[in-house]
Amino acid sequence: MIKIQSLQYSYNKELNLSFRDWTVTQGEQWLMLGESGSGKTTLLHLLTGLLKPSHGEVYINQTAICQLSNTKMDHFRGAHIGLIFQRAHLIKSLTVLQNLLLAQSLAGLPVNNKRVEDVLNSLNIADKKANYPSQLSQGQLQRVSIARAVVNKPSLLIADEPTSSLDDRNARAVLDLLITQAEQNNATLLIATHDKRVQERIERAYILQS
Ligand SMILES: Nc1ncnc2c1ncn2[C@@H]1O[C@H](COP(=O)(O)OP(=O)(O)OP(=O)(O)O)[C@@H](O)[C@H]1O
Repeated sequence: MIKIQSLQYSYNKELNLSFRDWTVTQGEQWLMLGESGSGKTTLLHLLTGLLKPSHGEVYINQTAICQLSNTKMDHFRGAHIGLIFQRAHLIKSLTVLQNLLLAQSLAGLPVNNKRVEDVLNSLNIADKKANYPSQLSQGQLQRVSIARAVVNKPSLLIADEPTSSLDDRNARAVLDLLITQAEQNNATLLIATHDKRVQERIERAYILQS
């Protein structure tokens, strides 16, 4: 489902980051761990096609993503990968419902109102669908960003520090949702984090060396 092979990225002549080969099977849950500066963000950007490697290849669902044009990569990402960040990146001028419908059309998928309603219900946030992001709490925003990430039933969910700005109760709730949503959608889950609370819940870890 994910395979990285001989992967390297150079920001400049002095700095060449190499990533150990890694294979992830569909449905597995992994942490990505490493000290500050070890290359976690760089690797996440390589896995999501936001950066092209200087050497090596990334395969997602057997597709060599580094070979895709930018437009094809945008569609591929929208259809196969759900992204969740520390803070929700929603479009402020659109309601919760409109943000989710947009995620479907940006991925080139037909608009499916029922799927959007189902996801909002499963995340217990359906009563906020007509609200704008500015009208939601931090925990609610994080749930909407999970909803947006899973709405297209991606086979891969990637979360970058999803809990670090949350208190214990909200961190546990967000983690529960990520794990349940990944299981319900049979998605692979990959979480990059420093957060010890997450490390207690997920066994497999890809550790970057600095
Ligand atoms: N745009 C850039 N130009 C030059 N060097 C960069 C750039 N972005 C990152 N780097 C360097 O690449 C290395 C890896 O950075 P990266 O952001 O991937 O690490 P990280 O593990 O995500 O760190 P953190 O946990 O602090 O976010 C670091 O040495 C960093 O200084």
